[in-house]
Amino acid sequence: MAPGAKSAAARGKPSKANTEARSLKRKRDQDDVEKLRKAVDELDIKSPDIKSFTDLPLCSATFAGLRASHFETLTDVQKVAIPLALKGKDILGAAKTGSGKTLAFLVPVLEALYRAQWTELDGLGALIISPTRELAVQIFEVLRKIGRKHTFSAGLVIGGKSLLEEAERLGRMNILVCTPGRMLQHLDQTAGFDVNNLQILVLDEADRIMDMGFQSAVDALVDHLPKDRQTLLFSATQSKRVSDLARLSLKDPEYVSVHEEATSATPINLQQHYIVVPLAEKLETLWGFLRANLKSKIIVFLSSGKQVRFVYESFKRMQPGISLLHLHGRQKQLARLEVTSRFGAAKFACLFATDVVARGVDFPAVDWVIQADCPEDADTYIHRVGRTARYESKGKAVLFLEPTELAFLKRLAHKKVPIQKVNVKETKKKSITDQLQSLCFQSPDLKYLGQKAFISYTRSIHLQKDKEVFKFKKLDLDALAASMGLAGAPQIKFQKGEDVKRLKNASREAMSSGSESDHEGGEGKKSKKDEVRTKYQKMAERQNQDVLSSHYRKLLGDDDENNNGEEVDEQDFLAVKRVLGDDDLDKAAEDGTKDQAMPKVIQLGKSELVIDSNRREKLLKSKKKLLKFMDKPTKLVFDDDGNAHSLYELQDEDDFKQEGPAARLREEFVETEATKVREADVEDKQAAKDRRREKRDRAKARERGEELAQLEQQTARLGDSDEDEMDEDPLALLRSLPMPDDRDKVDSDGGDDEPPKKKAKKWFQDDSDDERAQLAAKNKKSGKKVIEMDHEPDNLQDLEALAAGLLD
Ligand SMILES: Nc1ncnc2c1ncn2[C@@H]1O[C@H](COP(=O)(O)OP(=O)(O)OP(=O)(O)O)[C@@H](O)[C@H]1O
Repeated sequence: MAPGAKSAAARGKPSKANTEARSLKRKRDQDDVEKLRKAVDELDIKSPDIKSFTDLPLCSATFAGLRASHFETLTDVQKVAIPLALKGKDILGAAKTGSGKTLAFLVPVLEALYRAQWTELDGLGALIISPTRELAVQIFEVLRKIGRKHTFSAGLVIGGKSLLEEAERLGRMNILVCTPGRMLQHLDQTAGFDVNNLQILVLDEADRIMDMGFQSAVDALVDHLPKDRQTLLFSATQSKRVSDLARLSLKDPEYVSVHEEATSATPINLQQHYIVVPLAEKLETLWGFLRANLKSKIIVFLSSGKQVRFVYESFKRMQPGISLLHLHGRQKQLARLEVTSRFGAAKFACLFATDVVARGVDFPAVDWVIQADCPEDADTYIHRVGRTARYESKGKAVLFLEPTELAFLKRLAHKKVPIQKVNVKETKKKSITDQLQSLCFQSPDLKYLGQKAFISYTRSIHLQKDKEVFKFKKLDLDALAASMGLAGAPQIKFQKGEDVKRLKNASREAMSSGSESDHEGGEGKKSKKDEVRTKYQKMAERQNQDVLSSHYRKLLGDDDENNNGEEVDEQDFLAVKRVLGDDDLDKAAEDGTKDQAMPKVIQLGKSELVIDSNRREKLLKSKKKLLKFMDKPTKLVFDDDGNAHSLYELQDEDDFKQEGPAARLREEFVETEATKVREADVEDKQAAKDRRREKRDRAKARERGEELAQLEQQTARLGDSDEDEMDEDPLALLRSLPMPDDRDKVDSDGGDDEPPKKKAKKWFQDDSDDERAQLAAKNKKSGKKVIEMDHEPDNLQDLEALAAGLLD
């Protein structure tokens, strides 16, 4: 299925035979559709014989798509929901995570349009709404797979591109998968976008979409849609609020709740555990867990984007031995997609994420879901753990609970979530506080990120609605700050009456009222005037402060007004003058409007590299990557006249032959080279011998106490060469030299003008140590003061001599 696939008919003038063939096909299609309609009417929705897709009255194109995607047997929810939906019923469907709800609505969508003989000219026939972009992309992919034999056009409307670009294609689409905010933007602003023909509306993760964050967007969206349509709502945790159903104008909806009678609300293949971890030990416990599970695929849920960034950045620097990824709602769309697909394809990896991937996202083969921060409610818990143990696979989940959060277990029990306590092995515990402290000390970027993470975490706890679970006042904030490597707990101020959901959803609300783009899992943006900001936040916002490097600003990208990822949507929407971004550069390169955005050209050796995109811009930061674009280096040698020659200059064949037979030349060459090696060997041995002798002499000289005299001579020589110093005090330098007793003092004082010389690292215990100790003892006895010369090997020659000595 491809956008605009139907337009092929417009090509050329059809011949008579073609016209006949076509009308014959149309007739056959019509007959098929009639038969299909009849079969659907006659379908017994309660029949126990409905077990696989072939037991359902579906058109051949849908069958072919399902078969090609290896879908044969129906899951429980599909068995019940598809027959009802085929009959045109409105559905309110709830089934466990990973139970196949996506096909339960996509198959009816394709069938409804097929039976209505939908064409491009009929416009939009089905609208599928998802709360997040990741989920929308995934639904679209499944639709493309199973709809490949259909001729409908389908599109994805999730923002991240210019509104205009999307708008151009909208009019041609039969099926759209979208996020609510972006769709509403189009309905409000895209001229000629007609939805009056809509046959079927689907809300995946309906309870989330009906949640307050999207409330006004969905209400406004539904206002645009025709009342006479079929509506399907699906989620793993379904609300049956009458008010919600009324808002969507559902007509006598069928409740499909296949797992209602089940003893657990979560998949049976899922093992669920919790551990009780004091806040201050959370990071080290998480670290210990990762270190113990390097050969696993893990998702770690944290409560905010800032937490995600801090944990990701700090763990990355500590190199746990497993590849780390991070995902949150404030990342640029492209980065989000890349992370999603990289984690999807990875065998072993750890993804730190906010709830942006808590719902619906189908990463294959996830072994563990770790909830390092307690979720806001039991439904969120169920969706998060549902990222593992999908369909028929197994999975494990661990919830970290602070001792004050144990009441959350009651919430889980109420929702029929079976969970058991486990303890962390003492041997696996390892403090990382020192490492984090030193990382934060070395890198102000990380420290500020930590402060922001601290503030956003504590704030989220303070704002949680469920006060029985989240007890802000009982948290040991100083210990938390210390465990994050921070010198002290940053100051936090709260506004009365703030609530976490409202904050999280602020962006969506703002968007639906016309000022923001749709996010999930990030923290909502509030107007600067209303927001109480801490001194750290104010510091971070200051534009001209030096302490924040560009890297840090990137780390804190969510606050950047010019971060033209998600904000591009906002700028489109508000019609604010756009900041030139990556997209503009790419576009300018494409359509030749170079005066608007001139790409940079970098000279690399003989070749030129055009910097026309963000990706290429990044290249400039990596010497290694740039090497790829440079000419291959060639090694040159210079002859006595200073002329350069390539290392292996090929001789003309005739010249070569004139010099004699190749075998003789080879022998001569080998003989001369062997002689050179032998001579060099003798020289090397002699040099090593000399050095050993010198060393022995020095040791003897030292023994005789001649060192001081030697040094005086040296000093006198030094004085000769520097008359100015001579004038002042001929023995100044000598006096200033550290005596053995002073040495420690000088070192510990840190020296005067010059930085103290590092004591040479001691790699081994050798005989000279004993000799030196004996000498020191002797000297102490005789009361002599001796300046000790340090002769630890510090250059190649010394090392060679030493090695030769050891071999002897
Ligand atoms: N009939 C089927 N046969 C085989 N595999 C299936 C079938 N239906 C769905 N699946 C697979 O099961 C997995 C979960 O399906 P899906 O994503 O639709 O679950 P879901 O119920 O929507 O989960 P969630 O509540 O988390 O959104 C997917 O990988 C999908 O390919």
